[in-house]
Amino acid sequence: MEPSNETTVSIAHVFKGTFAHSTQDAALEILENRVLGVDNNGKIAFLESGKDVVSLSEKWGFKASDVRQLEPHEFIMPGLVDTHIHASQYSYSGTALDLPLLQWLNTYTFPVESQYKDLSFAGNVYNKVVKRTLRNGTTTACYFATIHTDASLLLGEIADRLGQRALVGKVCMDCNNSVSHYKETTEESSEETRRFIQELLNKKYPHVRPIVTPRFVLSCSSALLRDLGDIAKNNDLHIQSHISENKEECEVVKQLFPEFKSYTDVYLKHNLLTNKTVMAHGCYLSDAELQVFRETGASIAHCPNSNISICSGLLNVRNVLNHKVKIGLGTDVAGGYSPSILDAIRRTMDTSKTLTIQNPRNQTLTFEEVFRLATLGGSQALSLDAETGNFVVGKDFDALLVNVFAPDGPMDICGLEPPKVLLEKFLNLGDDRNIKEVYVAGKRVVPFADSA
Ligand SMILES: O=c1[nH]c(=O)c2nc[nH]c2[nH]1
Ligand SMILES: [Zn+2]
Repeated sequence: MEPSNETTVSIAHVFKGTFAHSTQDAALEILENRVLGVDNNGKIAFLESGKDVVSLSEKWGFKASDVRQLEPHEFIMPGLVDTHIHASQYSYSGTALDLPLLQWLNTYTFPVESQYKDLSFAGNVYNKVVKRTLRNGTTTACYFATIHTDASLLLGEIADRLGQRALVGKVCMDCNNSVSHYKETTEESSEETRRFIQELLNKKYPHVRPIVTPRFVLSCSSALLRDLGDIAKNNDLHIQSHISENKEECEVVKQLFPEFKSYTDVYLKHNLLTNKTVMAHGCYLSDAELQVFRETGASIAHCPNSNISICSGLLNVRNVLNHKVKIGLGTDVAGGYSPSILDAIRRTMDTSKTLTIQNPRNQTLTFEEVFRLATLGGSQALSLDAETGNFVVGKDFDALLVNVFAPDGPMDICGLEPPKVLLEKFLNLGDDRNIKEVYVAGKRVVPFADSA
């Protein structure tokens, strides 16, 4: 399309039809007969009434034939945000779910992760996990890699090449009593973290950034936690880790760090809780600890599949929301067996309903609230909501074009359904067959390019 005379920005895509997204005020806003324009920088240029398409085309310089008209059973929604996924554990996803956390790490996780020293092994799995998550609508992923710097850089390169927005963490751990070859010295871990950050930033990938990643308190010495807190602070970086996932883990943390008020206090005192921190799980956080999350702006990645699959616990999301703590959804592959955030949506509903069964005073989450957690909530949890998460003019266009009745898909047409019903059906019954196209920053990334 030609740039208009009135503006230096040109329009790359125009969609007309139904849009569903969340705002701070509304868990679900359905916008029917709207027209949305995406500019050549991948940003949302306008979102207006469909009646205004002629005046918009004059203003922005696109032709009527450039407008993509959606079908009645299609809609566009924001891309899904996975706030916590171990790219390196994808190879054994769907298996190894018979042990609780600490034994699971020692038996399955550490031996597999230690293999990522081999770059060809790493490249093969990392290509697959980025493609699989993109196909399932994950436009933003917050990844744990392994302790290996070069393999972690490779994950960043692959996410960039395939067009996924990503935070990538080289895992840090200087304590490991069970698989002793899978750890670093304190100095190595800090030095390699500095190298990882520098080299990833030097690549100048537009949508892939480093995230400082102490594995969890039990894998890191106090000296390493302090170094990592300093590195994050000095470079204004994101931070991710795990917290209060399993009762045995919480007990061991208490024994090892008796001088700290709580698990949260250990991270707080090592400068690891900031408004760019995301902590996975948090099943056993007290109200006082949630208050610390609120005060620091740190967020929680709710990983319900993993919480149930390795019998860790049930996070009360309603209580987290009542404390006004930022929260998004995570697959936590491979403690969670599914790479799809649609699955995380369903497990979030199941967990919420289980808590209501246990205590009817627990107010069940609505599907609209969980839709928000999976989109805008995730972007807020990762402090990326200035760029992505919903359809606000000026944000990047990260979106899914959903066809609820895709041929050979999992749902059947039984009548003309309103858009809210179509969305609910997709969230509960849909899969990648319904995700016809995926966009990240205005670029179509699914279906994959032939070269992918
Ligand atoms: O679910 C989890 N997966 C992990 O890899 C991990 N490491 C520490 N704590 C963890 N929890
Ligand atoms: Zn995890």
